[in-house]
Amino acid sequence: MSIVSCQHLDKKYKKQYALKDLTIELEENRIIGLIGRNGAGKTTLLKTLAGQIVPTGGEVKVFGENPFNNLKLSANTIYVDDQMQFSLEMRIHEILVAAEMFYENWNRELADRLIYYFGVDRYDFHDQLSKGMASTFNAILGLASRCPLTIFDEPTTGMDYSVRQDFYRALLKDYIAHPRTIIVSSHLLNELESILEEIVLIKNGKCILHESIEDFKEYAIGLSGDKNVIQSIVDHDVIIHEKELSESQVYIAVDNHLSEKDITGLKQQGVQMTSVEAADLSMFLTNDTRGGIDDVFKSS
Ligand SMILES: Nc1ncnc2c1ncn2[C@@H]1O[C@H](COP(=O)(O)OP(=O)(O)OP(=O)(O)O)[C@@H](O)[C@H]1O
Repeated sequence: MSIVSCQHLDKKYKKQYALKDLTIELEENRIIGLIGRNGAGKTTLLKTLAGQIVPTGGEVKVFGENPFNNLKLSANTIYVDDQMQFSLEMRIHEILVAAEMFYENWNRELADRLIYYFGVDRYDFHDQLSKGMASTFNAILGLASRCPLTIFDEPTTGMDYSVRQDFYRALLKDYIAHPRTIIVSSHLLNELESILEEIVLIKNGKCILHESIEDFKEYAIGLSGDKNVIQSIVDHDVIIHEKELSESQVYIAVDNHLSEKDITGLKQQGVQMTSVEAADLSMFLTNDTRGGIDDVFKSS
């Protein structure tokens, strides 16, 4: 069943589109990675799904309803980011009590165990927590709420490496025991990749790709070898990324639709073929240029 449906969604701020004609359907009980560069529109999309932003055009449905100012949905949706704000008078243990009253599927035991494991002081005020500890606490709220739609927008900001690893592991373990739809946004895929079932790439406010993580890993192929050989065989349109290795040698990533004839031709002429790491591929596809930073240093 589709629990998120966006049709031709636009969000415009003055002259700038944060979302532009974005269409996407998300099925229930998946872990989905939303990947895009700075300013791609991730937060705008996620806040729209959480009912915090009204789109300028198009249609958004969450559990079949318009999410904006929708009380029923807000008890079943949690949006976690590093800007979460709580009353300045509330200590951590009081926030946990309030969360338990609000979220239907709240699990107190999970919250308590995670609070203990990560060493969050229950008597601290939220705004006194360090940046990493605040992110950890917010992530705990997201996990313990067990909302049917759980949204983590860059949840690991400020967390150190080991906390990030623990958080992703906790997320996966709890998801396996209690499946729900979890969307996690990030600039980078590498740390997230192992827990994802689907990936959505967003660029300039548009969804440019939505695939299962397995298909995504097969999406492209890397070719390294003689520039002239590769250029004579590979159609320019299928090139996703291009990097000069030396004056005559080049590495390119192409989408995986080369014909058998082309593959044979490339191999015969000494071109090396390698798989493309999912994290690299997501970066290539969301970059504005095919060469990345190297393009800046190319002589014109
Ligand atoms: N309240 C706002 N007023 C004006 N422009 C905005 C507003 N919110 C977002 N934008 C613009 O919309 C675009 C998308 O922003 P958004 O925060 O959704 O991107 P993002 O992918 O989450 O970026 P980041 O990874 O840097 O957090 C950006 O160009 C941003 O400047």
